[in-house]
Amino acid sequence: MSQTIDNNTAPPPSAPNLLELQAVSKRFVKTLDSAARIANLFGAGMQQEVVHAVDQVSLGIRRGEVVGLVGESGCGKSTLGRMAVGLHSLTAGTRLWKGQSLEQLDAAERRKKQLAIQMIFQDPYASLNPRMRVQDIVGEAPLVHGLVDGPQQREYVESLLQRVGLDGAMLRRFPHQFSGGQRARVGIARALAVKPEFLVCDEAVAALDVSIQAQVLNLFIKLRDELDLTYLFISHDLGVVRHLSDRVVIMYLGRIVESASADTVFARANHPYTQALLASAPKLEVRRTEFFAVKGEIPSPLHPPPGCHFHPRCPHAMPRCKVEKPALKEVSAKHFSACHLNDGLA
Ligand SMILES: Nc1ncnc2c1ncn2[C@@H]1O[C@H](COP(=O)(O)OP(=O)(O)OP(=O)(O)O)[C@@H](O)[C@H]1O
Repeated sequence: MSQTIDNNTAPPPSAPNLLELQAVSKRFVKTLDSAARIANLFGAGMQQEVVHAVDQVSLGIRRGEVVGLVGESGCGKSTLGRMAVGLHSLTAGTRLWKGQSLEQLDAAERRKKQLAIQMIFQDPYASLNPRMRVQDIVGEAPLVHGLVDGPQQREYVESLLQRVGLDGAMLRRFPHQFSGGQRARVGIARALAVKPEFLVCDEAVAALDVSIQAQVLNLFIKLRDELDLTYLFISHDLGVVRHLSDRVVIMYLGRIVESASADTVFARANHPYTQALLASAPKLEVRRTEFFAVKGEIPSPLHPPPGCHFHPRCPHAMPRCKVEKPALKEVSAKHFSACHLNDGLA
């Protein structure tokens, strides 16, 4: 990261949760086609496979907080983000918005509340309709939801474009007439158009050049301060998460394995998986020598290993790790880790 990211305004620990996921799980059921059934010798007769994408995850995010969610590809980050905004239903668990269960509301009421929770996607080019002008891309949802009326739309979109650092006059342009960084800003303006309080940013800067990433990350922080926003920031890039997040949550194969302030995670990672992730990120100037690289492949979420999901790759694995799921325990103030090695701690 060539420029600094300025994030000095974490909310106090006493701030209430804006969004809370309580023991949420997501399983996808895949129906096998006939070729897959024939290929699946051990599952003869089996018609379906179940992907355990998210497994009993509990996560509360306070108003004004920036939570970075990190983990290898396929560990369930996007699925969790989509569950947070309501794009995926929950297989189990509860989602509380300002203390109220969203799943208990009727569909219309839930949709209304969910407007406050918006998602920003990785590839703005893919998520922006190439045939629509920016005025409509950004201005459609607020019109549909009655936040502006027709005559106000143009002025509203202009003000949003200016807020995200674009020239208001660009509203007649199509997506292909923008650079990658500008398109990312259009995607942000579209999310802001319905006046959200909470943004889930899914690899929101991953498609950008490194030189542009810092500018867009600084924009996220500026918007948080100006608009009192709260973020769940999903990224595989520990460098991005380190600079932006108040708290970092590490996921492995559908479960949270560690959660602490960004400084704590980077200075005193507890979980062997987090230590391995940090060691495998050479850009981070981590000087510790006891870290090791993440060995082996992440197991398939179709057949997650029993006990601690990380045990087949963990150099510290003990017999109980193969059978007993470790609980997420507080290992020091506000620092949680799910590892049996901590059981001896007072
Ligand atoms: N709609 C779906 N149907 C079936 N399986 C799915 C679906 N969405 C995700 N999965 C599976 O769930 C698991 C978790 O996927 P997810 O995209 O949440 O991971 P991720 O950590 O965000 O990975 P990446 O960084 O590669 O996007 C993966 O095995 C994925 O194949």
